[in-house]
Amino acid sequence: MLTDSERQAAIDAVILASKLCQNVRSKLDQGASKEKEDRSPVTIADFGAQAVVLNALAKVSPDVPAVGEEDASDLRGDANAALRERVVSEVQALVPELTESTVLEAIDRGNHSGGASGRFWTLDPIDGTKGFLRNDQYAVALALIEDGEVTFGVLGCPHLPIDWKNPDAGRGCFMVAEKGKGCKQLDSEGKSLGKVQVDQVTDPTKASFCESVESGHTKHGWAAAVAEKLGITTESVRMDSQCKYTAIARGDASIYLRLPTRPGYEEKIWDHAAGVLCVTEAGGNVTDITGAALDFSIGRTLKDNRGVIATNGPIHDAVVTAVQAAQE
Ligand SMILES: Nc1ncnc2c1ncn2[C@@H]1O[C@H](COP(=O)(O)O)[C@@H](O)[C@H]1OP(=O)(O)O
Ligand SMILES: [Mg+2]
Ligand SMILES: [Mg+2]
Ligand SMILES: [Mg+2]
Repeated sequence: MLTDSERQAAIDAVILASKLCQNVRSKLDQGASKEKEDRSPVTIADFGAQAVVLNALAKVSPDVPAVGEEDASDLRGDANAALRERVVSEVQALVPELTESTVLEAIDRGNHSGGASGRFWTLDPIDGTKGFLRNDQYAVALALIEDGEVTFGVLGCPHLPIDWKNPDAGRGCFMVAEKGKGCKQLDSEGKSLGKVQVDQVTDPTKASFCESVESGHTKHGWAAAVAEKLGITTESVRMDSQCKYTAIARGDASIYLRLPTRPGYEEKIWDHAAGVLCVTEAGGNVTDITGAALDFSIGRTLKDNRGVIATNGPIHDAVVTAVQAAQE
C-alpha cells in the first residue's frame, strides 16, 4: 500500500526532475550527451533526473528498491569526467546538499532486477530522449509495482500543452494514477486540474491514433494499414515518449499503436508502467498486439509481450483484430 508520504515524495520528485530537464533543454550542446553501448543516446538530464528522483525516494522509502533505466557506470572514469561534472552541477542547482558520490549512489539505486514479489519503483528519467534532443515531447515516468502489479504512477510531461487544442495556453502536465482511484492531471506546481477520462468514441472510423516519431520504435506502415482497415481517415499524430499514454488518458486521441519493428525487442517496464496505469485508471484499455495484458512481474522487461495497443476501451477489440489482420 502506498503511503501518503510516498505519494507526495513521488509527485514532488517527478516535478523537480522535470525542472532539471527543462533547465538542460537550453544547454543541449554536443558535450551534453553520449551514446550508450546499445547505441541509444543519453544526456546529462537523463542522469540528473534519475539522481533527483531516486535520491528523493531513498529518503521516504529507503528499503524499496528501484528499476531505473540509467546506470552510473556510464558516468564513472576519466573519459566521462566532463559529462559527470555537468550532471552533478545540474543536480546541485536543485538539490544543493548532494555531492558527486551521492549523485552516483542515487543513480545506482536503479539497478534492481524487478520480479513478481514485493514492492519496487520503476523509473524512466527521460522517456523519449530522442524527442528531448529534438526539442519535442518527452516524459519523466515513475511507477510503483507491488507483487507484479502497477499500483501507482506519476507521468511528467514537461513540454506537453496543458490543453492539447490550445498549445499557446501553457505547457507542463503531470498525470497521477492510483489503482482503483482514477487518474488526475496536475499543473507544474502540483495543483490538481481534476480527473481525466478517455474519450467516448465507439465508432472506430471516428477514432484518431498516435504513434512514435521514430521509425525504429514502431512500424509506421503496419499502423497505416490498421488505420485503413478501421476506416480511419485522419493522419496519425506522431509524438515521442509516454506522452502518448497521456494523450489517450485525457481523450486527445483514441488509439496508441506500438507495433514491433523487429523480432526479439523486449519492451522495458519503465517505458510503460506509469503510462499504462494512467490509461486504465482513466477508463481505457492496454494490451499487447495479441490482446494479452502486459506482464510487469517478470523482470526489467515485458519479455512475454509483443508491442502495445492502448485505446479508450470500447474500440479495443476492433483495434486488436485490425492489427492482427494487417500484419505483414
Ligand atoms: N526497437 C524498438 N522498439 C520499440 N521501442 C524501442 C526500440 N528501441 C528503443 N525503444 C525505446 O522506445 C522508447 C521511446 O519510444 P518513442 O519513440 O515512442 O518515444 C525509448 O525508451 C527507447 O528505448 P531506449 O531508451 O533504449 O532508447
Ligand atoms: Mg524510455
Ligand atoms: Mg529513458
Ligand atoms: Mg534511453
